[in-house]
Amino acid sequence: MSITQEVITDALKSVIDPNTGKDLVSARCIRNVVINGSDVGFEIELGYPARSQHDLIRDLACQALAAVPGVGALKVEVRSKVVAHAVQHGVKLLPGVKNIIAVASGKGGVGKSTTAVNLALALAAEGARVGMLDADIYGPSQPQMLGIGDRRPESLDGKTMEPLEAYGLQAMSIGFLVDIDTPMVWRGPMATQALTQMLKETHWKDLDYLVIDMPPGTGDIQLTLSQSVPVTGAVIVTTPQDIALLDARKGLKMFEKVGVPILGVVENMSIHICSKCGHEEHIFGQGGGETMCSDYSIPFLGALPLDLQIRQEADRGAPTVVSDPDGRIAQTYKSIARKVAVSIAEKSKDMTHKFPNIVIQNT
Ligand SMILES: Nc1ncnc2c1ncn2[C@@H]1O[C@H](COP(=O)(O)OP(=O)(O)OP(=O)(O)O)[C@@H](O)[C@H]1O
Repeated sequence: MSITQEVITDALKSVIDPNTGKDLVSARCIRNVVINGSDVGFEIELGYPARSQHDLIRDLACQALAAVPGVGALKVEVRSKVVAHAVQHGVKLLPGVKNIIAVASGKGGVGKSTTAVNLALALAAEGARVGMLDADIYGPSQPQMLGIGDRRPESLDGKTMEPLEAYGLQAMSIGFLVDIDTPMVWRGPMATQALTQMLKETHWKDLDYLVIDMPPGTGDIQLTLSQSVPVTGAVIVTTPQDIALLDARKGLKMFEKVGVPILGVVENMSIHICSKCGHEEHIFGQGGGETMCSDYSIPFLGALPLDLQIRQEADRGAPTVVSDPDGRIAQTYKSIARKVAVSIAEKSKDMTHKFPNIVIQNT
């Protein structure tokens, strides 16, 4: 049988990307097919970062083609290309930032900042260019979690601030700009202004994703932020107990109201496993996050245990995804990150930059 593009396409239709559940052909991932006699070469372009999955996807494609009679040598490359996706109507994207992910929680203290930083690091570990913006006025914890609490951002051009670098992330925090000893009543009104300033006046460099650690709650500040920041999608963090879930539902409704898609829910402190005897206990209840997701038809992204390692590593400035990158907990964060990125990749693309400039010439 002579090898044609059609033969290749037919074989690749049977290859299902385990992350999207779609085949490589209908997902339009195949690029630059070269057929030279019986030898075949092509590229697989994924719309989300997945360095840890490249070998697996390449192997699946090679297996499918090796089964085609007459196919000789194979040269298959897998790469990822993240593009900008649409945000709320009427809000403009930021220069240097393709997609913004807001990490929010209805209630304080559920582990939103810990989840946000590990999510950002997991996206970076999968090969994306990622920024971390700490907008949590009530307790800016990213400087400490990223081990950069003693550093201050500089300005090279007198107009913009350079983000600080930590573990490959570009980071900016409200903790650098607002004295955290300032009373809350002042910090509230300052928050929106400070966030806008941090967003627009930070020299973000070619980011695929900017993860924003939002202030907890669903009050006026949060509402203003979710309306004015160009958000691609929101991740809601909750613990499984009823009171946290109730607040998480409020958070969900707030984003829906302003037209920000919910990328899914992360259930934190889901289960406690005794480090001495291995006994499993659902301290904060069981299954609440999943029930909430099925009630609202939104994705359940994953569950993290209540684990001493997560707290200790975040508190000492080296979150689990960098401290123990191959461990079980880091794998869970990476799986959540891939789901978030896949969900963004499936959203409609940002078209605001695609329209040509219209020049009217007077003749
Ligand atoms: N899964 C977990 N297991 C153990 N400790 C955790 C876990 N998640 C978070 N923590 C710890 O709980 C504390 C609160 O977490 P974090 O600061 O992330 O919460 P938050 O929701 O952002 O809080 P706030 O509302 O105050 O901003 C931190 O000390 C953190 O290390």
